[in-house]
Amino acid sequence: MSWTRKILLILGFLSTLAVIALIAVAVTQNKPLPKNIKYGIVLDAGSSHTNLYVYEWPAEKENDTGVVQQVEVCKVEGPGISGYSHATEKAGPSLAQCLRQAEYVIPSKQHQETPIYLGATAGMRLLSLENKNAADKVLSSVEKTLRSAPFNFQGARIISGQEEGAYGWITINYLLGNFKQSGWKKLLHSLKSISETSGALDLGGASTQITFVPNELSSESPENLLYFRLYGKDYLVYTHSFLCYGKDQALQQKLAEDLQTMENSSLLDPCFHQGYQRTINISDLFKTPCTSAKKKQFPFSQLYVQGEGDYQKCRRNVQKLFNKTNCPYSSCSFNGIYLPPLQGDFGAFSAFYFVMNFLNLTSEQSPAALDKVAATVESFCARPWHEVKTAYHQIKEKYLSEYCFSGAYILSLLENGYDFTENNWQRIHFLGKIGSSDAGWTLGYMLNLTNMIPAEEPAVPPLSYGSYVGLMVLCSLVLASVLLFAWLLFHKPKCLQKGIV
Ligand SMILES: Nc1ccn([C@@H]2O[C@H](COP(=O)(O)OP(=O)(O)OP(=O)(O)O)[C@@H](O)[C@H]2O)c(=O)n1
Ligand SMILES: [Ca+2]
Repeated sequence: MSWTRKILLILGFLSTLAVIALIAVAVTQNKPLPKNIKYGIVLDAGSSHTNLYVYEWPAEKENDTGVVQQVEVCKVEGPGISGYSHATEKAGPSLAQCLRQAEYVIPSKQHQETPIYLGATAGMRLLSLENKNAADKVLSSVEKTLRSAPFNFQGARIISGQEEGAYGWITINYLLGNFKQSGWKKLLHSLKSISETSGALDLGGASTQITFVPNELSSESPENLLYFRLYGKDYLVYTHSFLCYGKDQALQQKLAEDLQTMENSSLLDPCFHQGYQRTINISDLFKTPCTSAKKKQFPFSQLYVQGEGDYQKCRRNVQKLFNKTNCPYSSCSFNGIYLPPLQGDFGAFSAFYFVMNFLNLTSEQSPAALDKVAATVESFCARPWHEVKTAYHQIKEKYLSEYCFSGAYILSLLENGYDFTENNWQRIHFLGKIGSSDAGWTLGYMLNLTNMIPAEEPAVPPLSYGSYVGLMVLCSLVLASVLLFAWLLFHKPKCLQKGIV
């Protein structure tokens, strides 16, 4: 064997070894470490009920967008915490069962490091207007229970309507991946300045929020504008929360209004099904700050509601809740509140979704046109109560009896209140969940309080793990083939000599 042959043989052997080593190193060294999961808990203390959410995310990806997801939701039994105003010490203990559920879902060794937050919304805003002392006591009771749980207590407070709107907007845009800008989207964005976020519409029991990025900047009503810098981009967001315009308080307002012109205690109500009856204590109706201005002396103490099932009448009735007479700005929603022209797509969740979903009007593939939505609500309202009750016996009577009113109210709020028309109606997407997470303000609240949304875009490695390994293998194969070819060229084995020469 000649010395050149020997060298080439050794070289060939060494390069094969090098290729194997390179691949082995690429695969083992760069293999993602076993997932280190972190958890967070948020309690949404709404006016009608409390929900506990458990979120999880991989620790090493904390600042990426779209990595936090909901892994558990627990519905607290009984009323919302504001419903404990007469037994404030019972508000905290009502949460115990859901806290135990969270202890079960989250591994015990991580309990201590898991942050837990409680945010109360419009029910508690109303209670604190009506009886500040009772509201404080409810919050103390809740705090005491949360502190006694094995988690890292981070606060229990009433969030403002502005926060509720803003965090709902952050949640849905985070979950829809609208803050993440891939290469081509970035390019598109720099070419034309398009708003790539989705607006948020939230309908609760006691308040409703509208939040979106308007087309033009206007400083007409600074209290409705919020500024955010998220992932390296600036957002100027319009938001407004209408206290007393959640669906339960809106119904109270409507009934209080109806009472003004009544001569006896019996009310024929077009917003309830024919054959439906409900008795309401007049003193309860006027307890809330949403109706207290309409309080007066009535010659009866109870109101007997009888359903009439007439959508058109109900719509006219409900429409009166939206005062469109004076607007001190260039444009308004209602009650003299500034609203810039609507812009882009909207995600509508909570009661917007519950009601539309019940009426089978949430299909994303073929979103129903406005006239079809109105026709569906109209024919639902026209069905007699006994028929509705048998057809949907599995649905709670409190919910079922109010879907006719709620359908009319939602249409009135969106059409009369916010000026949605048949042209932009289909830009509203009714969503319950996005992936595994419920649409609502809680996720955005936690992302903000745990500083999980960076102001600047985090530096990302230019290649993903998969592409890196692929490239490594490709380079190694090319290197090996070049060496093999060189060896064949110099070595010229007998069998190939004829072919090459
Ligand atoms: N399947 C469901 C669930 C709830 N509801 C009703 O929808 C309304 C709003 O519920 P939710 O969004 O949970 O309101 P809260 O968060 O409790 O109220 P707020 O945000 O105003 O504090 C309530 O009247 C509730 O009775 C419904 O009709 N159908
Ligand atoms: Ca709510």
